[in-house]
Parts: sequence; C-alpha cells; structure tokens
Amino acid sequence: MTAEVIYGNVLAENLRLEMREEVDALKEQGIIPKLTVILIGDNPASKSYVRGKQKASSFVGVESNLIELPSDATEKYLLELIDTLNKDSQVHGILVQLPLPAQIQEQVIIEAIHPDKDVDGFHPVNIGRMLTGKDTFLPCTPFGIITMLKSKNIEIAGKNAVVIGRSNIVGKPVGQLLLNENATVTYCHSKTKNMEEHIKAADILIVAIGKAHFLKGEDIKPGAVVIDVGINRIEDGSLTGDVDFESAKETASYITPVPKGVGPMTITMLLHNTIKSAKRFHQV
Ligand SMILES: Nc1nc2c(c(=O)[nH]1)N[C@@H](CN(C=O)c1ccc(C(=O)N[C@@H](CCC(=O)O)C(=O)O)cc1)CN2
Repeated sequence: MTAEVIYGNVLAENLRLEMREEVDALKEQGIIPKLTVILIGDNPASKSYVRGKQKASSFVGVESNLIELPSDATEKYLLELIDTLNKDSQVHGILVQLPLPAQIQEQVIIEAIHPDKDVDGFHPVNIGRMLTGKDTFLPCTPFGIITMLKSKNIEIAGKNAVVIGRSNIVGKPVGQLLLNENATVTYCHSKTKNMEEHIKAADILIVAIGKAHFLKGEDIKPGAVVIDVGINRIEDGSLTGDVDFESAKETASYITPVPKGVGPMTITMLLHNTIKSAKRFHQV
C-alpha cells in the first residue's frame, strides 16, 4: 500500500481563499478583523513563523500588527501590554509567540490574555470549553489536524487514535479533539510502557514528540493514518518530521509530509479564529 499524502499547504491555500471572501464581505459591513502578534527576542524559528502569520493575514485581508520586544523584556511589561490590548476594541485577537524567554512565565501570560481574544485557544477558559465540547477558539495545530482528517473524510468515530507526545499546545488538545469526535484515544509519552504495542494498534497516529524520524513504517499497522507534527532541523539544515516519511508511506493509508503538512494549517486556523473573534465581537 502506498499512502495518499495529505498536503496541508494545499488545503491551507484553499481555506485562505475562502477566508479572503469572508473578510471582504465583513469589510463591506465596516468590520476589519485585527490580530496583534507579540514576539519577544530573536529566536530565528519564531521570527519565521511570525512572518508567516503576517503574510497569511495580509493575504486574507486580516489586519495584523506585530509588536517586537527585546529578549530581556520583563513579565510586568508584557502583562501591561496585554492589558492595554485586552481593552482595545479594535483588536480581535492577541497572540504571544512561544516559546518565551526564561524570565517570563508562559502560563501567566496565557492566562492574562482575555479568553475572548485568545485566538491561540490556550487560555484555561477556552481549554475548558473545548473539553466540554462547547463552541470556542480551538488550539490552532490540533484544529488544523482535525480539519485535515475531515478534508479527506477519514473516519474518526470508533477508531483507535494514539497521540505520541503530551504538550499543552499539541498532544493534549489533539487527543481531546479526537475524543470529541468519538475516537478511543491513547496518549503515549516518555513513561509509557509497551509503546510499540500501542503504536501497532493505532488506526490514527498523531506524532508530536520532537524526535526526527522517530516513527518508522515497520512500527505501524497497515492502513493507519499518520499525522506528523514534528518540526526538526537536521544537520544539513533541512526540515524533517518525527516520522520516517519514506518507509511510513509504504504502510500507511494517509500520511502528512514535513514541511507542507500540518505547519501551514496552524497559521490558517489562527486566521479562522481571528475572523471568528471579529464576527463574535460585532455579533454577525
Ligand atoms: N503562540 C503560539 N506559539 C507557537 C505555536 C502556536 O500555535 N502559537 N506553534 C508553534 C510554531 N508555529 C506557530 O506559531 C508554526 C510552526 C510551523 C509552521 C509552518 O508553517 N511550518 C512549515 C515549515 C516552515 C519552515 O520552513 O520552517 C511547514 O511545516 O511546512 C507554522 C507555524 C510554536 N509556537
């Protein structure tokens, strides 16, 4: 079996075209969705992701404002800035690019952003809403993954979904979204015993562990759906996923590549959330 490749960049482009039309229609009603991104320090990867967010915002017509702070910015300064943005009625979405420098506590910052402007979907109020299946801003990468599965009409209900990795941004929420879709979800992590057995039993595998080529074709059940969330920069400078794509594609039924897989969907779902926030604020 050779897997069908799910190209996130293609789906992302189609969704962004639809969003552009939606934003045009909002603009005719005098509504301009606005996103403010805060970038602290000069992490090259973060800078590149933020550039991607600005480029995509501009494509769909979302106004984006980038605030850059030095790497020694204080938590107090950032909290004051967030407070100002929370009160600014022109701003529909606030995003603080992660990771943060050591002097700033990530969870303090996440909880300072008003849940109604938390287009990353990281605030505990929005996480709680996601958990209970209520309408909310869903975390962008997990939301992108579910959107990719649905784009191919891949059945989720009743399937064994195995999530490798348990980060707050990807692993935990993607498992919850799969559970909301009625999958039977297993989380695997560094302390999991018999991980191979869990992996072999998976119909849907989400790999978000941050280890280049961790998962090989021989590890997976024939016909499994493999979603690779890894972004690993290897010695030759190229980007590769957590899955050994070449071997896994011979066993899987569907597989996502890296790059051009999940990554572009993350930015697209951020735009979706920003537009949703603007519509909510203006009650349209
Ligand atoms: N506040 C947030 N910080 C971070 C998030 C997030 O969702 N919110 N996620 C990641 C980084 N990220 C978005 O911020 C992100 C990662 C990767 C991509 C992407 O398009 N990747 C491309 C490859 C890009 C390259 O060549 O380097 C791909 O996979 O094709 C977009 C966004 C951590 N921080």
